[in-house]
Amino acid sequence: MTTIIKFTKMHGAGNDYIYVDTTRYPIADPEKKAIEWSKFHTGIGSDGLILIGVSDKADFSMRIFNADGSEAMMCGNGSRCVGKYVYEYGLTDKTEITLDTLSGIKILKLQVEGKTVNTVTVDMGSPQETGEIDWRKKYPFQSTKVSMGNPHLVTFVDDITRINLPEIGPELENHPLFPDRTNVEFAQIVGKDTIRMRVWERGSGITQACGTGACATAVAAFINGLAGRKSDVIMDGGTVTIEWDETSGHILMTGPATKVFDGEIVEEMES
Ligand SMILES: N[C@H](CCC[C@H](N)C(=O)O)C(=O)O
Repeated sequence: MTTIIKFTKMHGAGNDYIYVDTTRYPIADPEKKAIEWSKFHTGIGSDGLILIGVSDKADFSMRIFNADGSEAMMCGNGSRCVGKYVYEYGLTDKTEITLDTLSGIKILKLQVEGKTVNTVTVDMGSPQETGEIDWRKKYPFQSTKVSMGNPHLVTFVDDITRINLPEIGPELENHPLFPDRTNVEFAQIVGKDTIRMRVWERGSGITQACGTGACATAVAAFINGLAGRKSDVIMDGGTVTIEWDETSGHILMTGPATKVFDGEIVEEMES
């Protein structure tokens, strides 16, 4: 017996996920499916799997699974795409949406042109747990830990092109200092309130962009006196604007959300 699961491939600044509306297509084993469907040669190919669902505390819920099947507390780029999805697929006509995530309720403001959502602003809440790490002789730099609900390690360097991310990314992701592992960002100040950032994501490796990582990078830049409260973070796949609101203490992230294609998976059901 087979069952069909419809999905939509979307990306936020090139950070691409498979999106499934679980109110219509429930997914029993998301960890396993995230691994299987994220594979580029034998699956759909993506940075992971995002499940859109209902919530008794918000308009919708979002669960995010990395390509290695690990579930994360939050996904910035994914939350913008969820906002786009629920509006464009007619699940809501609201342009201000609340989203229930493992790191709390996020508020999404959709910028709509006609019937299309091109950019979204997400209130990401307040950053937590910041702190400096001096690697001493181990590495020639120091880093800043920032949590956006999920863990980030941000390191500023003079020349980001000299960073061997495939080598140092997994080393830092899995460092014993981080019992839950960490996302790893390297950043370079390239202009006033303009930051170039590359990311090795926990559970997915190098991605084109990381929304929570861009927030963490902007927070670390402000804490270290390298940028103001509002900065543009330029990543491999695109740019997001981050503002650390002085009154609320919340981080506002504004960036693109793009649909790539709709597809369907035919699953053999265990009889
Ligand atoms: N790899 C992250 C989850 C995805 C976050 C990222 N894609 C974003 O846009 O925030 C983690 O394990 O915490």
